Amino acid sequence: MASKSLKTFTREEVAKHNKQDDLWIIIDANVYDLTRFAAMHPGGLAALIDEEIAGQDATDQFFALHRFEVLLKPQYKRLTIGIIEGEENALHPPTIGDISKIPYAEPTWLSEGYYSPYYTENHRELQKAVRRFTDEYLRPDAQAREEDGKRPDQKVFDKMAELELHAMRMGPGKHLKGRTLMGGIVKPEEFDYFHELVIMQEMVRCGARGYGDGLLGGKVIGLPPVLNFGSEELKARVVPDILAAKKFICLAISEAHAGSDVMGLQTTAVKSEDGTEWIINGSKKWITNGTFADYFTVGCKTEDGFTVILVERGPGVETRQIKTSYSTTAGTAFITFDNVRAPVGNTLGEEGGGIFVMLSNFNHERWVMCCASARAQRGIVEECLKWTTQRKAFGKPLNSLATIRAKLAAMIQRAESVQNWLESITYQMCNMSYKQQAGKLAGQIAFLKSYSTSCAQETARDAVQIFGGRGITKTGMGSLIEHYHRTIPFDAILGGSEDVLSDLGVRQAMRSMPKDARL
Ligand code: HEM
Repeated sequence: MASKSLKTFTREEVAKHNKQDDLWIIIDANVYDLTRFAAMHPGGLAALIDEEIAGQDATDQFFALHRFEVLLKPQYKRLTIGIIEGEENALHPPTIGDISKIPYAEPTWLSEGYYSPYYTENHRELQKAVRRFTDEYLRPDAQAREEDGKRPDQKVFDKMAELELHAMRMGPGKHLKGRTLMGGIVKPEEFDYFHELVIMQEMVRCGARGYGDGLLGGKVIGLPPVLNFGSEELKARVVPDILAAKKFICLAISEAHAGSDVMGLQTTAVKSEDGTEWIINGSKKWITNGTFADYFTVGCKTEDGFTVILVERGPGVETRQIKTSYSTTAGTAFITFDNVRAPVGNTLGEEGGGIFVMLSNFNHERWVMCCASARAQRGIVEECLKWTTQRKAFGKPLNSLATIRAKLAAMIQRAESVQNWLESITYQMCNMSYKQQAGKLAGQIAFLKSYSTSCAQETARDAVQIFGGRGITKTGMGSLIEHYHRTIPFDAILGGSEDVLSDLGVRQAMRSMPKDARL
C-alpha cells in the first residue's frame, strides 16, 4: 500500500504524536497523520484520541470497524505520511483479477489444488478475462449507479459489445457465428454452457443486484424468443443492434393480474381489418429494463390462445419506473399498451403457440438465475468468514463461538451443494439438444432454482445475524450483507417463485412415472 519512497519512522517516534493537535496512528505498518482529519472522522474524535489508539498501532481496531476500501479512497490514502522502519505491509486488499484465498470463497474448480471434470483451459482463460473486466469496468460503474439509480453507463455497454459479452450471454448458438469472443479467447463453435456459466458467475461478483439486472437482464430473457422463433427478416432487422447494445429489449409477460399464472394474462392482441397488423391493449408489470427498452417481447391473449409478439416502442407504448426494493438501475417498469400496432411478421412462433415459446424460454432464464444465485451466496460466505475472523466480541474472535461456526457450516454446505448441482445440470445441457433439455431438464432446473434461492434466503438471514446491526446498515462493514438481504427476494421470485417451481419439478416427475411401477 505505501510507496517505498515514503519516509520511515520508528514506533517510538510515532508514539510521541498522541494528542488531538498532533495525532498519528499506525495501521498495517503505515503511519497516518490524523491531526486535521480527526475532527471530521465519521466515527468521532473520541475514538481516535483514546490512549490505546493515539500514537499506537490501531490495525486490529481499524479492521474491526472499517472495510479495506476506506484506506484506498484518495481522500484517506493521502493521510499516509510514512511507514515503520524495517517493516512491510502484511495486509493486502484484493487487486484486479485476483482469486480469493479465503476458503470456499471461490468455486472448487478455481481453488488451488482442487480438480474438476467440467472446465477446460479455455474456460479458465475466459474466467480470468471476465474477472478482470468485472473488477475494472463493472464494479466501479455498479457502485456509482447504485448510488444515482441511473442505468449502467453506455460506455460499459459498448465495452461489453466490443468483447461480444452481450452475444455470449445469450448462450451457445448461431448468433455467435463470425464474432470475435472476448478478444478471440473462445472460438464461437467451442462456446458452451460452461463458458456462459463462467461469464454469469464472474459478472455477478460486482455485488449489486439491481445493477446486475440493469446490465441487460431484459435482453437475456427477452431476446431468446426472437432468436429461436422470429422470422429471418425480423432477426436481421433487430438482432444486430441489440447485441451491439445500440437498442434494448425486454421480456414483457407478467401483469398486475397474473405473474407465475401465465394463462391468467389479460393483455390482448387482435388483428387489424386488413390482417397485416396486431393491435395490442393492456398492461405489464415488473418488466426489467422496460423503462429504457426499444423492443418488448410481449405475451398476449389472442383469438386462439396465447401469442408472443415483438412490439417496438412507438405511439401507444408508455413505460414508467416502478419503485422496487432494489435500485432503479434495473429500469423495472409498469408498461401500458394503448392500441399499439405491430406487424404480423413480428409474431414469435405460431399464433396461439405462445405457451410453447414461453416455456422453452424459461429453462435458460432459470438456469442463468441459478448461476448468479450460486455465486452470489458464495460471496456472502466470504464476507462472513472474514468478518467472524477479524471481529472480536467478548474478547475473542466471533468464530470462536460454536453458534457462529454452525451458521458458517450451513452457509458453506448450501453454497457447495448448489454449485455442484448446477455444474451437473450444466454438463447435461452441454450434451443435450435444446429440445431434449426442455423435456429432461425443466424439472431439474426448476428444482435447482427453487432450492438455490431458498438456500440463499437462509444464508442472507444467517449473515444478518452474524453481522448484527451492520447487516441492516447500508454503509460500512455490513454493506454487502445489507444489500444482499434486501435484494435476495428478487432471485426467489423472478423467473418463477419458489413454491411454483418446486411444484413444477414434482409434476414433471409425476408425468414421467412408469405406468407399470408398483411398491
Ligand atoms: C486512517 C484512519 C481512519 C480513517 C480514514 C477512518 C475513516 C472512517 C470512515 C470513513 C468511517 C465511516 C465508515 C463507514 O460508514 O463506511 C469511520 C467510522 C468509524 N471509525 Fe474510523 N477511520 C480511521 C481510523 C479509526 C480508528 C483508528 C478508530 C478507532 C477504533 C476508528 C473508529 C471508528 C468508528 C468507531 C467508526 C464508526 C463505525 C460504525 O459506525 O460502525 N477509526 N471511520
